[in-house]
Amino acid sequence: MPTYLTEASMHSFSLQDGFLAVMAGALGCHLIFNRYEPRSPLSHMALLVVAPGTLTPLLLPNSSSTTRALLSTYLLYYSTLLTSLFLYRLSPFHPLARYPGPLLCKVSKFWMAWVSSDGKQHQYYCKLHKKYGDVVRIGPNELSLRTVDAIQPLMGTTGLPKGPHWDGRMAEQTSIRALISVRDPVEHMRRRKPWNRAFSSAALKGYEEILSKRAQQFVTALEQQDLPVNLAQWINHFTFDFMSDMAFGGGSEMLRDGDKDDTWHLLESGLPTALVLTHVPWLGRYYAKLPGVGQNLKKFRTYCQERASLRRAQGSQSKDLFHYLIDEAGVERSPPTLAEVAADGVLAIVAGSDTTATTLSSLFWFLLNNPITYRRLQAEVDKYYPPGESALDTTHHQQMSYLNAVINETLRLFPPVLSGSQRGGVNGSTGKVVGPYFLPAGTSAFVHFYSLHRDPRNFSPMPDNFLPERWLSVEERSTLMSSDFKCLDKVPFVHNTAAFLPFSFGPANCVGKNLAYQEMRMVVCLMMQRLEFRFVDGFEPETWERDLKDYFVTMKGQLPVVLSPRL
Ligand code: HEM
Repeated sequence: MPTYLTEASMHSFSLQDGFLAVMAGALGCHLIFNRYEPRSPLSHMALLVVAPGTLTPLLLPNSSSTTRALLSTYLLYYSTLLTSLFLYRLSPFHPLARYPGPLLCKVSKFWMAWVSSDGKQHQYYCKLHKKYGDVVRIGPNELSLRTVDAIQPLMGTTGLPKGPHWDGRMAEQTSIRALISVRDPVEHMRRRKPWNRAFSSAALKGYEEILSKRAQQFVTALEQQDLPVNLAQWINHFTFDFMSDMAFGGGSEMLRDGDKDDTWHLLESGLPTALVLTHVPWLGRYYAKLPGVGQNLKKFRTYCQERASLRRAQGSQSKDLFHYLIDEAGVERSPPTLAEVAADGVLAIVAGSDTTATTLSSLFWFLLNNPITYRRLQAEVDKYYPPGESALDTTHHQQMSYLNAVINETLRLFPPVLSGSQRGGVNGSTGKVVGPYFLPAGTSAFVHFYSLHRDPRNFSPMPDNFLPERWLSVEERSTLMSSDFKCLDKVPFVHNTAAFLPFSFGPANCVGKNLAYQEMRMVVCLMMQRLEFRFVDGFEPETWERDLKDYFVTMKGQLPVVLSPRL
């Protein structure tokens, strides 16, 4: 019993006084959480376990037993705390009170954690924007935005740093984080420098040989398949092998041996939980401490660390991504450590393979659903790469307007990061004006890619439909449209490329954007030059979209196709 509560003073406490004191303690706890947002387990323990414990003696004189007093105190403390929390979040005094949104979103992030667990949060946010408008309060302290005006101020050079959702997603990465999750803007800039050099035009040119070899191996392997294949899985293996070559000079042979270690499954199995934790980052700290948690990812990281050490010891055979990330040329004033390079190598493999694979698979799904588009793209590929011409030659890529239109239209409808990347003020930051909105201190926000891309004010007509022609010049479009889409050639087109954000925006956007385009263009040309594709009989195309799941990156289902050689 605390010494300040003497026996005499305790006897003078009525039941009502005791209740009021416990409730005051709970309100004080709410104030502390609101003002300082304590995150450490120690402070949580102090405020949520020790504090009510020390208040228990106040109810003891009027309780039949110590257990009863304990129970009553904790019950009263937590119910007061939660009531106060919910009432405040719904009250006009909350800094985000003016922004509309569903009641459950305003009350707790646990609601979004629940909603997002089925992988359809992108559609939920889109529905909310249709109902509430361009700004929606999707958490007690979080907004989703669907307006081009918000992009620059939120994500540009003077925007906000990466948001707290990374603290939940990467909770078990306590020491060295991968670049994508570095929230301190100064540290992020330091870590980003070698990446920027790794994706300069000169560096990209140097990657063509590595890419060509894998693309060739991939398409040759497809040519040898007599039975129907799951094209999405083959594409996964191709992008994974390629990114492993880039990050660590090899080490993965999924195209040759299949995914014998079940790596894709291991990496994907953690995605749903990681997404739930992005919504309640403080929970991530506790989750990460559970025995066995994150074992798959840890194994993969350890393996990458070993590869990184080996690679450093051996030196580079060619100027691949690792060469730049480890700063072999010695140009960085504060070069990255081996641990940082290993963490970023894992990021390169995961961020670089999964996103590109999703886009390529969706692209073929769209082609097989749209015979006119398939025919047009085939004609363009045949024009630039007739039989005998090497489809690995990248010099025609820029002129291939239809190919680029098909890739962009796929990225518009199914951006691999469907819901965007959160930005949020670090503790103690002041508020910020973001387009037409003011974000008070402590607010997180993201521009919702999926909603922005399908907004008719940005892309119309038919914003939800696959229409690569919208990316062509007026002249090219009118020639094509008049032959196939009679009703559309007179319709005014809205095409706002400022609202096209599959690679995000600003100094923390996707650094691998140009490599992704290079890879997708090359492999699509090669695949279409050498093979013909059709869905397996009986495949229901709707299942592809149904099985696309937004777990920050996209999880996808099967794409069963029959292949036949063209040459
Ligand atoms: C279609 C393909 C791809 C898409 C749509 C895509 C999209 C994205 C998005 C949306 C982000 C988050 C940026 C932010 O937080 O604002 C990101 C980050 C990143 N991506 Fe990609 N990505 C693709 C391919 C690649 C490739 C091939 C690489 C090669 C290594 C790569 C490397 C990265 C890295 C390192 C980051 C972290 C950047 C940073 O935080 O500074 N991505 N990507």
